[in-house]
Amino acid sequence: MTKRIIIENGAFAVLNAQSGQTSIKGTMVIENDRIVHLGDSLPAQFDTSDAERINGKGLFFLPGLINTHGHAAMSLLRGYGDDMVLQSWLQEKMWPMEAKFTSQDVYWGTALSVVEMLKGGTTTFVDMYDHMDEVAKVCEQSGIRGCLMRGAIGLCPEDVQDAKLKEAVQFAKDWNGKANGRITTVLAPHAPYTCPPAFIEKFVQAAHDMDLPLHTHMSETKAEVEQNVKDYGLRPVAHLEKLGFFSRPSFIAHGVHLTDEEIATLAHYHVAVSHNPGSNLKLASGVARVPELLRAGVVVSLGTDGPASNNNLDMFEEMRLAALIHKGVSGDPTAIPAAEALRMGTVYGAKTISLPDVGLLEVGMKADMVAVDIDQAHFIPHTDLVSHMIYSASAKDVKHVWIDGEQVVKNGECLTLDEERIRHETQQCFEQLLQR
Ligand SMILES: N[C@@H](CCSC[C@H]1O[C@@H](n2cnc3c(=O)[nH]cnc32)[C@H](O)[C@@H]1O)C(=O)O
Ligand SMILES: [Zn+2]
Repeated sequence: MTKRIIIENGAFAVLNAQSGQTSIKGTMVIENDRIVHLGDSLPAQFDTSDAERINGKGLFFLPGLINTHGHAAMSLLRGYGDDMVLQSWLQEKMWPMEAKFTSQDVYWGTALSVVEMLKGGTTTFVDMYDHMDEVAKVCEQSGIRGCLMRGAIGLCPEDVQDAKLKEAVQFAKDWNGKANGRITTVLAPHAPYTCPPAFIEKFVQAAHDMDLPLHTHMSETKAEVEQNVKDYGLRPVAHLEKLGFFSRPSFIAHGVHLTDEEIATLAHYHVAVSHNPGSNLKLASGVARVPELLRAGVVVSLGTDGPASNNNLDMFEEMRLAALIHKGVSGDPTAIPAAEALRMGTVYGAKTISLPDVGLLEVGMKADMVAVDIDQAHFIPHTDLVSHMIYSASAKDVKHVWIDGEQVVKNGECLTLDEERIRHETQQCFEQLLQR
């Protein structure tokens, strides 16, 4: 039987319109997991008798937000090491604690993050971590869409490296296409500074063999770039190019320190960049050259990075930061306009992780959608609603969320996960970690 949802009197974000118009008022029809109509009125062809009817008055509908880089289970370490530079933050604070994480820790930490993301309008997230079977289970249970990978740090003996690669390959095989197609998998050596070249090459080979994309952290800090030159005689982009990394569909996190030539190389290989403005500011890594990347034709999307370097998973905040900091740095108020920031948080995210049918509210697309409550003081008057989403909104304004046409958040409550239990369990996990 066809499950039908009809939303009337709503305002909908349209991010691809030739006219430049960014929102329309009208009616949307969803059948099962897809959008089948978006227009002024309800055409007679749709049987309304058994449809769920939603009054869209006071709501603004956006494509679900897509978080293209993170480590969800790091919510367990939120606030555990702040105000530090990347290398000491990782080596002194994060890695010693992460080494003690059990599968249970990763399960509860990820669930906590997924509750936060869903309630904040994120319908798809990218996750690079270990104990990834637990992350996949959270995707199955919560209804979220996940692009998942077992990240691997190669600062260890070769047999341990090989075991990590094997685990990454096994995970990617086991879970690709699972959770009704909501899970896709990727291979991910953690970064050029944590993975010896031969280890990265093994990942590249495996990605070829399995026809999978690649993801990694790249050019996040100036120190990383300088160290790469010292160690390998090349900056990270040329280094990864030489190792064949860009011969696969790939996307990198950060890309803060890039030359014009490196930007051209990324454009040439269609390498997408996950821009993480909140994390980059907090770790004082620098400001990525996003306007230049976009001008060069690089797909730039947005990520929060892990909740220990942000310290929340609010994609509205990332969109706002992206829209603001590049104006500040360039002295050009047109650098990243509101609609472009919203595209970075939605359709460019879908392009980054090669999901052709999410990221836009259009007929034929998956019904991954967020309804924002616009009857609030900070959204009045209803002038330009897309502008309001970037400059005035936050995660707390999200009222309803659907993924694949299934409602996962209703009136601000997550329907699929038990938030109260998850908050309790995660607090327990953290306290036990301190004692192990
Ligand atoms: N524990 C695994 C690697 C997991 S990948 C995820 C890793 O990325 C780390 N991480 C989180 N945020 C950042 C960042 O901004 N830059 C670099 N690494 C990060 C995080 O601490 C975690 O260790 C192993 O030993 O092979
Ligand atoms: Zn990261």
